[in-house]
Amino acid sequence: MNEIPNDIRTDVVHARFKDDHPIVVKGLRNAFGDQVIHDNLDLTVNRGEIIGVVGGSGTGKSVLMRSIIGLQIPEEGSIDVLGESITDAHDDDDIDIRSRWGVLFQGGALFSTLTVAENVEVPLREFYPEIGDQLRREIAHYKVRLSGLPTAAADKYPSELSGGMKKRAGLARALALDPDLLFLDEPTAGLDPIGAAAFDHLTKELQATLGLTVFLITHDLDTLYEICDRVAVLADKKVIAVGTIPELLATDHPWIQEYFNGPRGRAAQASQERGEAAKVDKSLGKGA
Ligand SMILES: Nc1ncnc2c1ncn2[C@@H]1O[C@H](COP(=O)(O)OP(=O)(O)OP(=O)(O)O)[C@@H](O)[C@H]1O
Repeated sequence: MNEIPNDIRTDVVHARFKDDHPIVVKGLRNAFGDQVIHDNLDLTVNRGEIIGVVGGSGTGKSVLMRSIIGLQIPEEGSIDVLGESITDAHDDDDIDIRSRWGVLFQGGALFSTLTVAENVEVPLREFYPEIGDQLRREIAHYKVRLSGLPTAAADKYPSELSGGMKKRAGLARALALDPDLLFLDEPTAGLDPIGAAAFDHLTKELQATLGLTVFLITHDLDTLYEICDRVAVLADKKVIAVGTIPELLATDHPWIQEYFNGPRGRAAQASQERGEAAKVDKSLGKGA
């Protein structure tokens, strides 16, 4: 399993956002022409949580994430991130908290002509041009290792990496600036089940170790069960429910019921229960 190496484990060294809600979205409306994606959408994210964002294809999960990070200007509503208004900003250069979040886009969005380490250096160059070449390289290599990649991967180009390694490289870049907030857009899509579970484990460990708040878009039920503290469900152009999975299961919305109680939902739940039982057995000294 890809543990964070002990020698680079770190305590949270810089002051974290003190408020309890690093993301607050109110009355959000997004539309493309006649197609309304969000209408009067509200969402409040708690500090330090991993919040899973689910919904059918095309319900606007990525558009919501893009709105929160200032890449999509909404028609209506307000978005506050880490206490600053995103919706009052005139363009994304105006958002001086951009250095306090990291984003892993679908597919990684790595620069193909740069090595992994050079990709990680991009945000460092942009936000901290005063950092010298040697230190910048060292920070990039540290982030590569923090993301569970072998040191040798730092000098490889994206085309030389497997899908799982590309995700980790994208994660390394997202962590480049020691963010408070991490946005992950379908991080386990396209990974085999073992790779997906390893990525989940890494996400959870980084969240706990670095004190991150994680906004995680996913279709992966195992991810929801394994690592998400709460889940926000997008449907009908809104967040129709947000809560723990047991709380969501207690609602009677048909989409939620079908999603979590369908065959895949039940399999993910059974798998999580087996995992919990194994942990209890282990702590009691039972089993192999
Ligand atoms: N720049 C754009 N211009 C026009 N339409 C867009 C644009 N970006 C997104 N859309 C539309 O908005 C809708 C929501 O897209 P979005 O990518 O947020 O969905 P999603 O919930 O993330 O879907 P999936 O789970 O399939 O990734 C889709 O119908 C998409 O075609």
